[in-house]
Amino acid sequence: MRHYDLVLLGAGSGNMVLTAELAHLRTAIVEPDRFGGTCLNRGCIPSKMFVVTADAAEGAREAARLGVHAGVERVDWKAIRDRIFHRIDPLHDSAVDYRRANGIDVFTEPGRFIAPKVVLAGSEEITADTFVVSVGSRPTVPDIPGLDGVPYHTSDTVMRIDDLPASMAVIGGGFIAAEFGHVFSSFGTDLTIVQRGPRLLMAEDEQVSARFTELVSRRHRVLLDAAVTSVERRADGVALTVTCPGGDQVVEAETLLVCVGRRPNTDRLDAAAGGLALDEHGHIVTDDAYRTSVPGVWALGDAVNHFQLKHMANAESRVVQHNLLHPQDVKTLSNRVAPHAVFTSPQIASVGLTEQEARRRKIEYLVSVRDYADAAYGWALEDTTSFVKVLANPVDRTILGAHIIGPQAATLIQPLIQAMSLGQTADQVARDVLYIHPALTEAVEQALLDL
Ligand SMILES: Cc1cc2nc3c(=O)[nH]c(=O)nc-3n(C[C@H](O)[C@H](O)[C@H](O)COP(=O)(O)OP(=O)(O)OC[C@H]3O[C@@H](n4cnc5c(N)ncnc54)[C@H](O)[C@@H]3O)c2cc1C
Ligand SMILES: NC(=O)c1ccc[n+]([C@@H]2O[C@H](COP(=O)([O-])OP(=O)(O)OC[C@H]3O[C@@H](n4cnc5c(N)ncnc54)[C@H](O)[C@@H]3O)[C@@H](O)[C@H]2O)c1
Repeated sequence: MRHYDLVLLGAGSGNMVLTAELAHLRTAIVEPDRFGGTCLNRGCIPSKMFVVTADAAEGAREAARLGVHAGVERVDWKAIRDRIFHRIDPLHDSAVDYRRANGIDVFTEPGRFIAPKVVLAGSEEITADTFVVSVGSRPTVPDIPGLDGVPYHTSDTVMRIDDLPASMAVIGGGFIAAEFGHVFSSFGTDLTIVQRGPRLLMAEDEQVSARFTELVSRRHRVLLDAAVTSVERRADGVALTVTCPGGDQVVEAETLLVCVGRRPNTDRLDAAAGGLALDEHGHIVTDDAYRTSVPGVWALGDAVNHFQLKHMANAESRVVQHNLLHPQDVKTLSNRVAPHAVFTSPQIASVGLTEQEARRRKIEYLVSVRDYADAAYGWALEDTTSFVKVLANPVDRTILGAHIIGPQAATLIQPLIQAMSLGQTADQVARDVLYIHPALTEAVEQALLDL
């Protein structure tokens, strides 16, 4: 049995804990798959490389609106796929080589706790004074009759398929349905989205979610309040039987994408055998400093939290790194403002309280909504559907939440995230800084001035 000072379980965000300050420790990394984890290999990075490509196709198709008569002659799926993964795939080998060259043992089989602070890495038992558990999450597969008998994709596989499908059915109506729906439909795939709830992107502010659902429904088939009751194989793909408010429908498609959420990988790690307390969703329970129920075992990322976002996992890895170095001065995540963006069309970005959440929690609020069309750049875009929405505290006028749907939403929201993080009031952000004219940020300025 080998003993280490530090063992990292999972080399996604956990790998970032290991900076030069910890180089003196005898360390092992257990990673059965690819260094970089979900984000680099099958998540944020490749999906956004596809999204940017899809934006180009969509831009060409829509240019006629502005009087530029372009079009999409051909989408070379294989060339796009290979361009993306030829950049990503070599990074794994170089990351492993780098770690090994620096004296770190890399185990390439899955780790599994067999007792508190004892892990079976493949067939070898290892122990450590300190563990950092960051084993991430994986796609949930719903229990639908027939699904296990048909070929289907999840986000893990759909970006590497050989040919662009003529048609695709998507089960789910969240982040991945929105982003991959944009990618495949922009490339010319005929899309049907089957969503259990009454709108797409149900977790967004209801006004944003309603606008997005309306816009997507104009472009392709969207079945809402829909339950897939069975799936069967057809000669040229799959057929889904879907129960909708209007009655049963059959959806036929060449390819099926399943994206109904993700679950933490703590079952495969046998976190319970390691003595780690889990919540009802299988997430590892930690305190605010990311200490688990076992002294010396820390945990972060998708295995821990409900955000399932890379910037949150990154922030947590920085906190854990600090805490390993400074056990007498542990930090917590100082800033609990957790923004996100959905890189779809139109883009969506959000931070803080939604209007429905404010009502549910009986929180008093001021709200303002400004259309992009009210700002000069919105005119230039000939935009008719995008808006900025801001919620503020009526007493101290701090910003409670912000929600944007439209071009560049993920970038436009950043000053509002900053204001919330720094406790600035809507008036300070609106009046104490200059907004570049005629940038789209003027829509943000106008929404703030309206409060
Ligand atoms: C399609 C898609 C797009 C996304 N886009 C975005 C985005 O645009 N922005 C954003 O913020 N977030 C995005 N996310 C979410 C983001 O990828 C995750 O929040 C992030 O990767 C979580 O990091 P992590 O280190 O916790 O887990 P992971 O990155 O999943 O890393 C966990 C690692 O642990 C390893 N592991 C698993 N089991 C074991 C075991 N038993 N022993 C040892 N190692 C193990 C895994 O192989 C993996 O490498 C996206 C996710 C998906 C699926
Ligand atoms: N831009 C980003 O930050 C980004 C992009 C992609 C993924 N992610 C992360 O990955 C996670 C997983 O994404 P996701 O889209 O799989 O999950 P999600 O939680 O975003 O959405 C799942 C959707 O599926 C629906 N659903 C659940 N069961 C269903 C069923 N049986 N039939 C039909 N619909 C059903 C739900 O109503 C929900 O709308 C996200 O929560 C997010 O944290 C982030």
